[in-house]
Amino acid sequence: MALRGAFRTRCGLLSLLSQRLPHGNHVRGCVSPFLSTHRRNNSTAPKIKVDFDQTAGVSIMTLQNPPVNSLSLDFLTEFCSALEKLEMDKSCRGVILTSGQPKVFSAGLDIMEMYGKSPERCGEFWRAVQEMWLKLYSSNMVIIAAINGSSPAGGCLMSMTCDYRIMADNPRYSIGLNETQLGIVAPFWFKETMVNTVGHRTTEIALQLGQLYSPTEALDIGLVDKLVPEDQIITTATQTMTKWLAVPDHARQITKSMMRKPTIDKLMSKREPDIQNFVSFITKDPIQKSLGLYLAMLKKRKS
Ligand SMILES: CCCCCCCCC/C=C/C(=O)SCCNC(=O)CCNC(=O)[C@H](O)C(C)(C)COP(=O)(O)OP(=O)(O)OC[C@H]1O[C@@H](n2cnc3c(N)ncnc32)[C@H](O)[C@@H]1OP(=O)(O)O
Repeated sequence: MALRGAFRTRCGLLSLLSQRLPHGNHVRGCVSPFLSTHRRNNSTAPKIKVDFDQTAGVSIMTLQNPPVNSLSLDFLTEFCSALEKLEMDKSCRGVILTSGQPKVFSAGLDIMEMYGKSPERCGEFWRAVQEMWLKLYSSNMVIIAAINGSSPAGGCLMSMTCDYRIMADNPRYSIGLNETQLGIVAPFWFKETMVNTVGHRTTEIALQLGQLYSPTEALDIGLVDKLVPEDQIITTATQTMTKWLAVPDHARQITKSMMRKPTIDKLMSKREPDIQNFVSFITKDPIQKSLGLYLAMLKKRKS
C-alpha cells in the first residue's frame, strides 16, 4: 500500500503515516517558492530556519534552538510543521539538516521536558518525539544530515533517520545513543533505527555502553557516511544531494519505503502503548533521580 502510495504522490508514505500533530496542527498547503520560513512559537525566536533553493529543489533546514538545539516540545512542534510543509511541496525534493549552533548539531531530547513534569506533559512530549521520527524516517524527500557538531542521543537518532550523514571531521565532536549513561533506556524504535544503520552486534555494544563515538570511529562503524572539514560540510552535502536527486524519485522512494516500512509500521501499531511505557518509566522516582544527577553533572562540568 505504501509502495503504491509512493507512486501516486510524493507524499505517499507520509500521508499514510500522518496523524494529528500535538496542539491540533494538521497538514497545511504547499509552501511558496524561495521559502525562508521563520516560524514563531509562543513569541520566542524561530527555532528552525528553512532556506529553499527552488532551482535545485533543495531546502536547508537549520536548527537554531540555543544553546544546544535540544529537542523540546516547542522545537519538535515547529520542526514537524516545517518538515510537513516541505513534504507537501512537490518542488522540494531534498532537505539538508544542519545546525546553526556552534559545536553542537543537537544535544538530543530536552532533558528538562522529562524532569519533574506531569505524566500528561510527558505523554504530549513523547508523542511529539514519535512524530518527528515518523516524519523524518518516512519522508519521501532525500534527507541529508550535515552534522556540524556533537550529536548525542536524540540528536543521533535524528541523524540516523536521514538517508546520508556527513559529519565535520573534528575529534572534539561525538555522536551516539548514550541513553544508558543517563540511567534511561533507548526505546525499541531508537534501537531498530540504529540496527538498520550499523547492524545488530554493533548496536548491542553501543546501546549497552551508551557509547559516544568520535567522527573517525563513527565512520568506521558506518554510523556516518563521510567526514569532511567543517567548512566544507554544506558544499559536500549539496554535491551529494545532486547525486541522490539524479535517481528517479519514484524508484528511490519505493526502495526507501521497502527498507524502512517494517520499523515504521511497528511504531505505528504501538504508538499508544509506547507513550504509556515512556510515561510510566520516566516518571518513576529512581529514573527522575538519575536525570537529576545527570543534569547536575552537566552543570558542574561547565563550571
Ligand atoms: C523502556 C523505554 C522507555 C523510554 C525511556 C526513555 C527514553 C528517553 C530517550 C532519551 C533520549 C535523549 O535524547 S536524552 C538527552 C541526552 N543528551 C545528552 O546526554 C547530551 C548532554 N549534553 C552534552 O553532552 C553537552 O551539553 C553537549 C551537547 C556536548 C554540548 O556541550 P557544551 O559544552 O557546548 O554545552 P554545555 O555547557 O554542556 O550545555 C549548555 C547548556 O545546555 C544544557 N543542556 C545540554 N544538553 C541538554 C539537554 N539534552 N537537555 C537540556 N539541557 C541541556 C546544559 O545543562 C547547559 O545548561 P546551563 O548550564 O543552564 O547553561
